[in-house]
Amino acid sequence: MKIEQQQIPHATAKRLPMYYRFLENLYASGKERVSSTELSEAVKVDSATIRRDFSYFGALGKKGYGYNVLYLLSFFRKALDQDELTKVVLIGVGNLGTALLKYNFTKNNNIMITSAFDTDEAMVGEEIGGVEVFHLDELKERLDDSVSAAILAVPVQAAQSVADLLAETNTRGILNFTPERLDVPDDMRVHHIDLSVELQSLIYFLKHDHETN
Ligand SMILES: NC(=O)c1ccc[n+]([C@@H]2O[C@H](COP(=O)([O-])OP(=O)(O)OC[C@H]3O[C@@H](n4cnc5c(N)ncnc54)[C@H](O)[C@@H]3O)[C@@H](O)[C@H]2O)c1
Repeated sequence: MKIEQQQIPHATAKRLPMYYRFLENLYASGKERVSSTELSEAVKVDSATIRRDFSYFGALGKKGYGYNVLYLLSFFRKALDQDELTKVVLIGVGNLGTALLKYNFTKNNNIMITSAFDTDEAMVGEEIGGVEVFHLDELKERLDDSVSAAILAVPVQAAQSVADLLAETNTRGILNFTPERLDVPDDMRVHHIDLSVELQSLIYFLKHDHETN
């Protein structure tokens, strides 16, 4: 069955990596099937949402049986392109960048930071988490078609100029950790990660849960 990514709602697509990781763990522990209730408890998503999400993959769990773990994994692997290695680069090897390089998606065999860039000469030539740091001046020549996205961890003042530089490469995706709202061409996609927004939202829900309990 061919999976049309366009037909998967954005909210569903965002949950896929979480489902995938949990199912991989289940499979590794020898479990062959799983119910939506079990999944729901593990990933903290209500079971009706899980059933709806899975229905986009033509995976309709059987009553009293649940879902076949291997079957789901094979669908998700295709949807997430887990069969292919996704290469990303990191720009800005400071506090955050260094932590990301050391982490380097070790729990996910299919995503890898392959090179890093910084303007600080002292960083150039260093190897962190097995990844070499190059000067930003080399970005254009070192970014080939195989690189899917760039992680941006530079100071806010440098963010737009680095995004402009990236727009001139083949890379069409930026995972932006800086607070800067980036201006990019229409064919580029920016995902913004703002820890304070996430934390504020958590605190809002904690307060809200408390009020309703
Ligand atoms: N540290 C955190 O926990 C954290 C959390 C969330 C977001 N952020 C954001 O991430 C960004 C980085 O934070 P940090 O704490 O790692 O900062 P940092 O100052 O420790 O590191 C920034 C790095 O970027 C490099 N740099 C500067 N200009 C550059 C350019 N034009 N091209 C390439 N590299 C350049 C610097 O040499 C330095 O190594 C900031 O925008 C910050 O707001 C940081």
